[in-house]
Formats: sequence, structure tokens, C-alpha cells
Amino acid sequence: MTDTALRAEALGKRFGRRGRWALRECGFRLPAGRVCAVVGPNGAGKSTLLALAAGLLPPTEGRLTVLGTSPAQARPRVGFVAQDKPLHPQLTVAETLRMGADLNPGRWDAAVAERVVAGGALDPEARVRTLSGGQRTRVALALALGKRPELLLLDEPMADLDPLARHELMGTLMADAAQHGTTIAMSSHVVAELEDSCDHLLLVGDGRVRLAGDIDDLRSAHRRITAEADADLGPHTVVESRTTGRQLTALIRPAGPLAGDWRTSVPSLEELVLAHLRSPGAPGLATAEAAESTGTTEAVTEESAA
Ligand SMILES: Nc1ncnc2c1ncn2[C@@H]1O[C@H](COP(=O)(O)OP(=O)(O)OP(=O)(O)O)[C@@H](O)[C@H]1O
Repeated sequence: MTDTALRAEALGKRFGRRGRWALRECGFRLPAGRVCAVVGPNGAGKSTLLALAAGLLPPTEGRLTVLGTSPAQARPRVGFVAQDKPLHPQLTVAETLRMGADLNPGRWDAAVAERVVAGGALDPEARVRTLSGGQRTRVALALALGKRPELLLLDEPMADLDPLARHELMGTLMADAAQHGTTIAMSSHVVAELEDSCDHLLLVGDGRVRLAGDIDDLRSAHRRITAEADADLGPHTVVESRTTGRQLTALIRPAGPLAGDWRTSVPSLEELVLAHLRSPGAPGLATAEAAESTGTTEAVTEESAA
């Protein structure tokens, strides 16, 4: 078993010869066994990245390695729930699960698939086309989990689920991942919801990787500070700063000791993500374990996001 679930090297994807680059020069590593939040603004390239990892799109340049091999070869070991949850509308729920079993001989975990469906009290004889958006999501998740994947790619899986269903399915996902050591890469716009379940972050902005690494490491590499308006932020990397009256508040990456009269705190995941989203020009950061080229002994390596 490889210790790296995903490795991107100078990965780029452009739709059409003259189209815009959806992803460009992406380099990162996602260690196996992590639950990774993939976040970023609309159009940042999150779905494109997940579709590349699922082997549904070819890269335009660079390379993406999935579970130590090519995305196409890894496909039997990868579960993917796309944003639009494509399913066969004319099949019933029970037939859909039987199809999952037929397509994954020797791998299919009927118990987990049935548990996911049963949680929503779905009628097994209901046709997929008659299901609500959230109910369809449940069937798509059952198919993906039943495949007993080593890597689960989820594109905004919780978007159309009610709060109780979110809570219940997130719990099922996390328990299952912990029990089987499954790696999860999950895109979402609800950052606060990811804080409890994810331990790894990939922040994508304008087709580039802005932050990559263990969430606790990334948080502790930053500080929220409050200081006098004329405070000298000197050698520190400033992600964002704002002056109101005589007070300066900022999110920085310290490059040395901080002034004693500053009030400082470690940012939450949401504060960290929001600050980087508000400042698309701020320099990116990949922790050593998440940087594409490993072997560095530094705790963090900085990359210019220029
Ligand atoms: N099939 C396609 N053909 C042409 N352009 C595409 C296609 N799919 C995506 N794009 C473009 O690629 C860029 C990245 O899109 P992508 O769907 O990956 O973003 P995203 O981060 O998932 O956005 P959202 O949060 O809105 O789902 C966008 O500029 C989008 O218009």
C-alpha cells in the first residue's frame, strides 16, 4: 500500500485549445489515510481536480498519481461522487445497489451500502428518478462507499442534504474511513463544517494550490494579531491586514518573534481559509509533508502564489 494517496506534479488542465486554464502548475501531495478538505471559490478548479483524480479527465500537462499509479489504473480502488450525482434514473434503489455489487466483484461491501440507504428510510423499490436531490446523494454515497475504496473523492457531497442527514452521513463516512484507513478528498463551501471532520487542507484559488497540508500545522504557521495601527509587521508574511482607527488586525505568517504588545491567537480553519480567499495574491504555503517534492526537513516550505 502506498503512503501517498494523491501526488500532483506541475499538473495543468485546460478545456479546449484556447480555453482558460482550470488548473495550472499544481504540485501537492496528499498522504494516505487523511481526510482532506478541498476548498476554494467558485470556478477555482476543485471539481476539475477531483475529476482528474477519478480518471474522468486527462491532464493537459504535468502528472497526477493516484494510489501510486495512473488515475485510470487506480479507478477500481477509487470511489467518486460527482457534484451532479449521475445515476441511472430508471433503476430502483435496490437495482442500483445490485449494479454496484455486479460492477465491483470481490470488493462490494453490501452492508455499508445498505446502511447508508437505510439511514434515509428510502424505499428500495423506488426508482431513482423519483428521488429528491438529497435522497439521490444518499444512493450515490452508498454506491461509492460500497465499493470499499482506498480513496474516496467527494465533490460537494453534503450540498443538498438536510442538517440531520449531513450529520448522520458525515458520521458514517468518518467512522468508515477511520475503520478502513480510507483517504477522503472532499470539496465543500461550508468551511466551518469541515473543521471537525477533516485533518488535511487543500485550498485552491484560480487554478493554483494556495495552501496544502495538515490543518493543525497550517493553523499554527499563522497568527491573528491585533496591534497599534502603526505596528511594523516587518519580516512577517502578511496574508491580510486591516486598520480601523488606531487598531490594526492582521493574519500573518510569523518569520520570527512577535512584538510583546501584540495580541495574538492561532486562527481557526475558517479564519485561515477566509483570509486567504479575501487575499488571492497572498503567498501560498505547503507544509513539508504536503509539498510535492518531499525530502525537505523544514517544517514548512513557502511557495510564491504569483
Ligand atoms: N467541461 C468544461 N468545459 C469548459 N470549461 C470548464 C469545464 N469544466 C470546468 N470548466 C472551467 O474550469 C474552471 C474550473 O471549474 P471547476 O468546476 O473545476 O471549479 P470549482 O472550483 O469546482 O467551482 P464550484 O465551486 O463553482 O463548483 C472554471 O473556469 C470553469 O468554467
